[in-house]
Amino acid sequence: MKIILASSSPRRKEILENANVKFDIIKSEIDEVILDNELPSQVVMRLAFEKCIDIAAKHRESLVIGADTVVVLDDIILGKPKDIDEAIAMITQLSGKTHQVITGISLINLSANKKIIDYVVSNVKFKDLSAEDIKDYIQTNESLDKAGAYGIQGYGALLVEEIQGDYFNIVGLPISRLSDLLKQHFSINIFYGG
Ligand SMILES: Cc1cn([C@H]2C[C@H](O)[C@@H](COP(=O)(O)OP(=O)(O)OP(=O)(O)O)O2)c(=O)[nH]c1=O
Repeated sequence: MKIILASSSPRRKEILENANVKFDIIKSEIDEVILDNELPSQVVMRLAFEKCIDIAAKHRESLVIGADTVVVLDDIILGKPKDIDEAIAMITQLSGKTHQVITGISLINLSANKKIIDYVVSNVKFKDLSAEDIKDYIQTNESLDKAGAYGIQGYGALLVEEIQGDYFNIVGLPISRLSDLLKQHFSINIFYGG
């Protein structure tokens, strides 16, 4: 079965490639709107599903994979910062504390009428960061396209004291859970190249 990753994220592409899965990329152009009173886990599942169904509706025979990642501090979602000032504010808020990184994943094959949604949570504790540490990090320019204004796969790793859970979930695709879902619902075994 043809597999499509409905994502513009280079990180998601790389994680799936490293698992030796053969797939195409078709980006979904949905608006990522966050509704009032929605739990973070509901937000990521809904957005992953919306990205996925957007592409699946046009590729009914394919298995489409969608994902969405947010950073959550004290039950508040930190999305992607809109500018440098917001990025500084986010890293300052995260300093010295533990936050959650939640990724929703959706797998859809419409021809078989299968629609799966799930989410994975990882905990990340940041070091106590000085104003200089934060300035140094912001200067790397890796904040702006990332939820929570950092990327653990880059210089963001230097801000982290400890993680609990799947590292790849923090980067944007929980490959271990995805592998379980592919096996359980689609009889695809990543160990045998899908
Ligand atoms: C916390 C964290 C987030 N991120 C990234 C992963 C996601 O790409 C991004 C969250 O935004 P998303 O909206 O989940 O994804 P995206 O807009 O990059 O791609 P698409 O919607 O097309 O699938 O933040 C990291 O790269 N590293 C990290 O450590």
